[in-house]
Amino acid sequence: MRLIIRDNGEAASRYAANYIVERINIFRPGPTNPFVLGLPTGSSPEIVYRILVEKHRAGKVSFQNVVTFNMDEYIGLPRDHPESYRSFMHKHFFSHIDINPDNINMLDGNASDLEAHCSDYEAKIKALGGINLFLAGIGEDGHIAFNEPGSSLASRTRVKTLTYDTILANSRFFGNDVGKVPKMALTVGVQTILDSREVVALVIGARKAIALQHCIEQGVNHMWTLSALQLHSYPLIVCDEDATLELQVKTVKYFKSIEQVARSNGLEQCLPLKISTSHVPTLHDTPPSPAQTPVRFRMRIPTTAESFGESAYTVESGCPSPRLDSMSARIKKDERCPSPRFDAMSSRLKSDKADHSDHDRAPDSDSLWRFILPLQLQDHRDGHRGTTD
Ligand SMILES: N[C@@H]1[C@@H](O)[C@H](O)[C@@H](COP(=O)(O)O)O[C@@H]1O
Repeated sequence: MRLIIRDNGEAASRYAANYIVERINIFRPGPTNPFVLGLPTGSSPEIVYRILVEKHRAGKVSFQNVVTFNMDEYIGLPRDHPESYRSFMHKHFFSHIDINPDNINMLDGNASDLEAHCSDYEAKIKALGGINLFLAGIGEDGHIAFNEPGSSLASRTRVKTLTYDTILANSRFFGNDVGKVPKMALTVGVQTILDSREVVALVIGARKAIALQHCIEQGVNHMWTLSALQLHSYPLIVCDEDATLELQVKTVKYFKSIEQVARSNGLEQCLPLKISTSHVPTLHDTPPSPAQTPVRFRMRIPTTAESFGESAYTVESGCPSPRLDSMSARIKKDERCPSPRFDAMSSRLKSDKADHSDHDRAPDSDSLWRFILPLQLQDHRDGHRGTTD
């Protein structure tokens, strides 16, 4: 799992947008070899779309040979309803870029046969060789696309009933009227997303903090479907500081340090190998020579001295791991702390009873402790290494 943390939503969105642009450009898509991009809706990706449009206008990226598949759509909402995901995508993205309209794929919540429509959607993704990169959005309850809590982690594109939490959260787009929010939706499945070669999930804002915590610090769980990303080979979560509020400080520090260490060693991003949708590499292929490999993919292995500082550790046969002597070898014999000796309770009680013989009563717990503790301390002072009973 890679977690990229930025100060605010704008910076996190910029990272995600740059990442997508870079992936498309490195792929060098063509008419017979399109880049297949999965896309979300919601308020979180709005800034990503704005930045992608800016980059397109600046000539930094073209979507001519990009095929898109959207994650989800409400059932029963008219296509041209301002809150349909189709309207959202045209308003924020498609109408501002050079994408071929035939390359836009969106689920149709008004299809006459919803189930057949979902199977066709899956078949079309497969026919194109799969999705190269799925940009994903999540809900406050940790759903990815519309895979609500309890969704099968092996699910595929299908009809889904929305939870009350999601209906309530999305009512802000429907004049805060829960009654106007559709109760059902079509969504790609968790497995559809996991089948993509890369997943980039955008998690923005404090209201997503609990979901992020479940995804990063807890186990894979169908009640937090985002957590299924733990099973993916190249999951990347890009979030803002607010979304990290429920994470442990050490978790945040660790993920930040991964990025810093990589950058200080010239590894800005550790990207998976380029995979072409028209040709899946086989063992019989001639491996590319280092000169043919794009510079960004070349990994310089940091030297031991750079990583750890030569004086701190002994290095053997080029292994950067520190050599650790056994604990017993490092502690001198006379510094070793003897284990405390515990006498049998029966023998202590006997002598305690003797001490209290003139009182003719059982010792209370206070006097027992007063008796036992000095005995142990005395053992230490004498350097006596007794055994336990
Ligand atoms: N089905 C969509 C999700 O695909 C989206 O990720 C989520 C987040 O929306 P927002 O970014 O507005 O919080 O909203 C809906 O529930």
